[in-house]
Amino acid sequence: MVNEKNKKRVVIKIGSSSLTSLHGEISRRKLEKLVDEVVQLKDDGHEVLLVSSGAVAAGYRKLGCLSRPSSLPEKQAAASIGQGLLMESYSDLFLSHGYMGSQILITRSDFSDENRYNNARNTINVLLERGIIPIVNENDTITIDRLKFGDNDTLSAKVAGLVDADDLIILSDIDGLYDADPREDANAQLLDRVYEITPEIEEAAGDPGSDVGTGGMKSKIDAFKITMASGISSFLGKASTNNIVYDAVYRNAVGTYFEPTPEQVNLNQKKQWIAFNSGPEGEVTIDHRARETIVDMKNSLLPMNVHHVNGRFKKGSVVRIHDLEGEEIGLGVVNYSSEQLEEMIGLTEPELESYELAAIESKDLVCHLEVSLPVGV
Ligand SMILES: Nc1ncnc2c1ncn2[C@@H]1O[C@H](COP(=O)(O)OP(=O)(O)O)[C@@H](O)[C@H]1O
Ligand SMILES: N[C@@H](CCC(=O)OP(=O)(O)O)C(=O)O
Repeated sequence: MVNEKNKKRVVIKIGSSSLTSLHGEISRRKLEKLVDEVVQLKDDGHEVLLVSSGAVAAGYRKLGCLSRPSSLPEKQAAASIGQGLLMESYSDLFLSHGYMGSQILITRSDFSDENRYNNARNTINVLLERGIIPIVNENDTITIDRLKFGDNDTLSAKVAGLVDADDLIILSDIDGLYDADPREDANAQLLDRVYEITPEIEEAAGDPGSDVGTGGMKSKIDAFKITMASGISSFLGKASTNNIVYDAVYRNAVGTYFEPTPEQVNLNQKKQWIAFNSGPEGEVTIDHRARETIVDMKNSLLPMNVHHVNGRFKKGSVVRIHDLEGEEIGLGVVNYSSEQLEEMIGLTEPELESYELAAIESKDLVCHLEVSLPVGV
C-alpha cells in the first residue's frame, strides 16, 4: 500500500479493439484482464479513472449490422446498446473485487462551458476521493458530429487535465509509438521516451489499425500534446501485455513514455480550459508592439492595441488573437464585448482612460505555446 505522498491519480484510456472481439461483442477475457490490473492499482492505494471506448463496437452486432456501421444514426443506436452492456460488465467485475464503478458520459459542449467543466471536475473528485472508479465515455448516442470530441484519445487527455491526474495511460493494440507507421515500414523502431512532439513524430503517426479503432496514432499524438502542455506524464502501450497498467505506473513497462520537461509550457487548469476546451467565439487582431508586450513581456493586452475585431462575442468569451500578418499568437478571455471593443478602436490613450480594464488580462492569456493547439480547439 502506497503512502499519501506516493499515491497517484491515474487516468487509463482503452480502445475499442482492446475490449471487444472481432465479432462485435465484448470480450469478457479482455475486460477481466483490464479490471484485474485496475484492481491491483486500487489495492495499492491509487485513484483510478477509466476512459473506455467500445460502445459502438460492443453494440453494432446486437443492432443487426454485420460490421461497424458508417451512418451516424446507426452508430448512435449501436452505442446506445453497447454502452449499457459495457457498464453492466464493468460493474459486475469491479463489484466481484469489492470496488464500485460509475458511469460518466460527456459531450464536447459540457467541456466548452466553464461552469459545466468545473461541475464535472467537482463530481469526479467526489467519486475518486470515495474510492469509486469513474468510467468515462463520450455520450455517443446524443452527440452530433459538429459537437463531438470524435475520439477518446483527446477526450482522455482533456479528462486527465480536468482532474489534475499524475499519469495518463493509453492502451491500444500496439506496443507504443514507432518512428514510422509499422504497417508501411518494416524497419520502424519503437520510441521508448518522447520529450517533445516534433514534426517528424507528427509525420510518423498514421490512421487506425483496425475497423473498430477511431483516431489511430494521429489522435493519440494530439492527446499527448495536451498532456505534455499540461505537465502530465503519459504512456502508450499494448493492452494485451501482462501487467501493462501496473508496470506503466511504476515505470517498468515496455512502451512509449511521454515526459513533459520543466522548460515546456505547464498550463494551469484555467489556461488548460482556455487552450483545449473553450471553443473561441471570435478574433482580435493586434499590432506589432502589442505582440511584443503580450508574448515577450507577458503583459496584459490593452484595448488601444486592438487593431480590429472579427465575429460577435460577449464579455468573458474566449477569442483568438492574431497579429497583422494573420498569424495566430494565442487565446484569451476578453473583458469587453465585440461591440465595446469596436467602439474603442481609434480612441486615444486619454480617451480610453475611462475604461479601467485590460482587454485581456495577462493571467488569462495563453500564448507562445510550444505546441500547436490540437484539432477541435
Ligand atoms: N507511428 C505509429 N506507431 C504505432 N502505431 C501506428 C503508427 N502509425 C499508425 N499506427 C497505427 O495506429 C493503430 C492504433 O490506433 P487505433 O487503431 O485507433 O487503436 P485504438 O482502438 O486502440 O485506439 C496501430 O494499430 C497502428 O497500426
Ligand atoms: N466513443 C466511441 C469510441 C471512440 C474512439 O475513440 O474509439 P477508439 O479509437 O477505439 O478509442 C465508442 O465508445 O464506441
